[in-house]
Amino acid sequence: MTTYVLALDQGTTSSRALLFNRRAQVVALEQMEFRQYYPQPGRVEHDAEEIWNTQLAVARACLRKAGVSASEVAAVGVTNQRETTVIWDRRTGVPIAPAVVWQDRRTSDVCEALMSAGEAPLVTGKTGLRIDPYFSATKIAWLLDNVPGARARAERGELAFGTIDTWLMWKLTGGALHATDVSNASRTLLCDLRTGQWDDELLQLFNVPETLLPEIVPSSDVLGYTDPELFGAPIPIAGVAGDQQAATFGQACFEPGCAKNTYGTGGFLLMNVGETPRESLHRLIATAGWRLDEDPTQYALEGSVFIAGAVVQWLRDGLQFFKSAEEIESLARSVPDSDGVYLVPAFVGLGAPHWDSDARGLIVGLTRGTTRAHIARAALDGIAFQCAEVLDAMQRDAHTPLKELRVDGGASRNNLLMQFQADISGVPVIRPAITETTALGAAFLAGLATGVWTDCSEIASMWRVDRVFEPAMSQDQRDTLMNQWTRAVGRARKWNQ
Ligand SMILES: Nc1ncnc2c1ncn2[C@@H]1O[C@H](COP(=O)(O)OP(=O)(O)O)[C@@H](O)[C@H]1O
Ligand SMILES: O=P(O)(O)OC[C@H](O)CO
Repeated sequence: MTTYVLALDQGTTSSRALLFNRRAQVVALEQMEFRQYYPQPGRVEHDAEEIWNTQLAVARACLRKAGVSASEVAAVGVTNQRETTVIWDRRTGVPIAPAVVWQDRRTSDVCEALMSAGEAPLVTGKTGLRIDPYFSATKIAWLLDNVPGARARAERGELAFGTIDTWLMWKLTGGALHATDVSNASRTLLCDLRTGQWDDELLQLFNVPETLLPEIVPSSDVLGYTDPELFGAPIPIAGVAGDQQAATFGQACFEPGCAKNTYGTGGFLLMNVGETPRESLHRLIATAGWRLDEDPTQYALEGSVFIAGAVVQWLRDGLQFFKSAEEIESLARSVPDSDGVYLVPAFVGLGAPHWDSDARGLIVGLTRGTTRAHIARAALDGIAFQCAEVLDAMQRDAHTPLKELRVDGGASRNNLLMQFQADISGVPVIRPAITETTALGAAFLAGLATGVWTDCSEIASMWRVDRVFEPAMSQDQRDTLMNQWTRAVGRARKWNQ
């Protein structure tokens, strides 16, 4: 009997399910977009029930499409948009409020106050992160303080907190499992990066009761079983990791120095740094990568860019420039360059390396001759410029130039963008045959724990190149363009103050 692994990839804009065979080939893929809520400027919410319903629907559809029954599935791997915060009632399983999404800036003021109070060294020292609304801790406290009665219910142990991995595993097991893995826990601001445990001092600082918290578990291990009602038979849940860490795993970045960049809603560059966390000296963050069962945790340095593919979505849905995201490539190619137009997509502030919650988006350099094509081209360039800034910081932290950058995610299918990324950062960009590396990483984690694959070297041997984009731009031109980009970013900064 053939054995399959089912990956559930719960992203910011869509829920996906992918079924892989033993050769790590995609047998079936199902995807559903779900609603984004923008109730006020700077706020982004999801309906956690809709997340679960779409995730379950695509998982079932995926098995149906492949004609595979639950008993043929060796394991389920879960991977998720990180930091997004859900709080629910432990008894009914009903969320107390909409999920506060990672992009949401509602806790900027709280973060500013903690920074002014001089808490940054303590927090960064323990967590490897920065005090920023991006991470979960201030979102949890906001929900407890703004949903009537929530804090008292939390103190009484009636409520549960989870990032999306935790929420999905709770639902998949019919409420039997309240757990999160080290990679997701390391994004909350509540977890000590070195011990991989919740930290009392941080819980106190962010005013989060311990009763809310899930157990921290390895990323690859049999953690529980799906409710038999869901798929017709129980399936072991054996892999779980935040989507960017899962993508790093799926890209087989097992050696220190190996890096990947994922172009999804945001852009996330992670570099494996081995078994000891490395503090960034250039405004990146330190994060847990994964932990395989009893093995030591692997760590990474990360540069998080908040808006990447989302700017393409904005041109598509907001400005109605085109009907599908792919069309941006031909529109942008219809002009030789952006003709001096720069688009800084700071729609929700700027992440690494600027960390400016008050930055807002801008388009600058417009002239009477500017066309939609120039703006489309500037949007793609803007994605690459942001990633180049992060790549530069990463190389400084690593004290060595990167040999190559492995890429994946929806927007990595855009050849124009990938070539410009190689040109502007001076590093070869390598796109693998499977760009669904997030789901693949979750499948690998789950398959390793259940004997589908033996070890990381077997996984590394299955990684295949689709296309290499070699840098083809002079250093002079690179410097000129980066300088102009830096000027444009300067104008977008602190706009909301
Ligand atoms: N050919 C393309 N060129 C540029 N952007 C694209 C292209 N195809 C998809 N995208 C963008 O990629 C994103 C979707 O990628 P995906 O990896 O599915 O994201 P997520 O996991 O964040 O939901 C969307 O923001 C979309 O606009
Ligand atoms: O859903 P994605 O792919 O945009 O990833 C979101 C990140 O996990 C946020 O930290």
